[in-house]
Amino acid sequence: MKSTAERKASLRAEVWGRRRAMSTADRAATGVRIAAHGIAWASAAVPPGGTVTAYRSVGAEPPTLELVEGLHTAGFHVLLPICEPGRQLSWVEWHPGVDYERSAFAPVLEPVGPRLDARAVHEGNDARPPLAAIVLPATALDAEGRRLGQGGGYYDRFLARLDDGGARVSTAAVVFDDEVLPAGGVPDEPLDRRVDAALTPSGIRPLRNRA
Ligand SMILES: Nc1nc2c(c(=O)[nH]1)N(C=O)[C@@H](CNc1ccc(C(=O)N[C@@H](CCC(=O)O)C(=O)O)cc1)CN2
Ligand SMILES: Nc1ncnc2c1ncn2[C@@H]1O[C@H](COP(=O)(O)OP(=O)(O)OP(=O)(O)O)[C@@H](O)[C@H]1O
Repeated sequence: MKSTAERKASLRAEVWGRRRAMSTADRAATGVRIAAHGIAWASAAVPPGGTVTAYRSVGAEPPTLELVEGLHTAGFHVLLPICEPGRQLSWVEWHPGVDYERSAFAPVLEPVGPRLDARAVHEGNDARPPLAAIVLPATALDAEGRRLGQGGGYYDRFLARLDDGGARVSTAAVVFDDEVLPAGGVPDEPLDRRVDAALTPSGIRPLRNRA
């Protein structure tokens, strides 16, 4: 019997193999569609001018740069993640022309600017409303909202801190269509947080995450 960690590792390897086999042109073509569906989803989940987190895709991930730009153009405050020690995330507000630096902890690019912790993001301030929605990365999802990430547990920790603060924010994880698996297809553990929806090139798919 394989352990949960082993099952997660083999599912990650399988999905990443498929992602790397996709042509650059085919992958890039999905960016506009992911952006259109993600903006429609955020417009329903977030009040006008509200705050949403997203992330900047790298490599073979489903492309999210058009989504980040589009959310900003639609008038939302868009926050991108920074990996901090202890596998915590902090957040920097994105704006056009922002500088990026290679993360100290992961092979991703992070925007340069003042950093906000989970509490600041949850509470908001005069200039920036409290966080209302989260667009997050995933490697695979299942029909009940189980999410397989990159294995750092960064988002599980962040979502747990928001819950502890009493926040209720909508979550949509970005994957390619064939990465949404039948219920039980993603192995999970007690600390794993479920997500509300899959954001794929073909649309938003609500997931049953209150099982
Ligand atoms: N674009 C993006 N930004 C993100 C995340 C993410 O998944 N994607 N994260 C989500 O938590 C955090 C960073 N965590 C990460 C942890 C490990 C790896 C990593 O080792 N990636 C491998 C590829 C995956 C593989 O082959 O298994 C690599 O590029 O070598 C990437 C991100 C925050 N920012
Ligand atoms: N709230 C938490 N507090 C402490 N440890 C946690 C928490 N959530 C997850 N972890 C730990 O983090 C590690 C990685 O978790 P997991 O494999 O589920 O990451 P992931 O969701 O795939 O990654 P990511 O969120 O970075 O994309 C595991 O050892 C897990 O027990």
